[in-house]
Amino acid sequence: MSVHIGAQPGEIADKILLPGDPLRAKYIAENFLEDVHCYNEVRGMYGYTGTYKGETLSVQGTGMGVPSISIYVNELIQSYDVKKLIRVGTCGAIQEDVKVRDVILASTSTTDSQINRMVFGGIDFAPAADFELLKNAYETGSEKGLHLRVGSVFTSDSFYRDNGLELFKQLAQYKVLGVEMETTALYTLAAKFGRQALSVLTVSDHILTGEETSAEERQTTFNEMIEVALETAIK
Ligand SMILES: O=P(O)(O)O[C@H]1O[C@H](CO)[C@@H](O)[C@H]1O
Ligand SMILES: O=c1cc[nH]c(=O)[nH]1
Repeated sequence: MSVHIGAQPGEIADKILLPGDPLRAKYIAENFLEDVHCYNEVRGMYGYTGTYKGETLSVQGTGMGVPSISIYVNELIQSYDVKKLIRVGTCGAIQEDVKVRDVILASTSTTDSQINRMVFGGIDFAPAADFELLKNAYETGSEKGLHLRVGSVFTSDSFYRDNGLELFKQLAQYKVLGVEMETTALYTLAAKFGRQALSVLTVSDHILTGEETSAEERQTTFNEMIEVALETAIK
């Protein structure tokens, strides 16, 4: 057991999907994995291990934001030796040609989190996706006929932000595709510990147009993203 994960050693696979929403973890386990068991209920942050196409694989909720995902990724790596970590998250679109329900592969992330500046003494570390995972996810999605977007995302410390539109428009001008809250932490910790990481994100809402999906859809659908992540994990 680690501080926040109640699994025994060996109960978590070396490849894992990481949704922010623990109920999305439950949905993935119940609808995509076989021979599943729940290894974690601590804080309601469900974690499951099962098989996908015969390969053992886990799925673990991470909660929202850099501090929360950092706790889970640190413990998954340091206490359970997880090697391949794929976030399956949602994001808000800030480009006009990025549509609700599009799937984004985050090649890198920009952030307003201070977490790396504290570590690197004020230097801006540039977190990056693992290239092999990114390439495999792109190929898998393309084979499925998906129009995947690849590019940078903004990992924000705030979901609610005063005068956010101005910032989002500026980030859009600099080619940032969407806004979410965890990728910087995932990529930075993967780099620190020599692990592979990728964020696969479904656009749940459009910040410029106001179009959005329901909470239920965010919890229990987005199957294209889940399939791309599962196939990438076992490739
Ligand atoms: O749907 P998840 O994976 O939680 O991701 C996004 O949704 C949450 C905000 O609603 C943040 O965690 C953000 O990154
Ligand atoms: O962090 C997030 C996630 C989805 N949509 C947003 O606008 N922000």
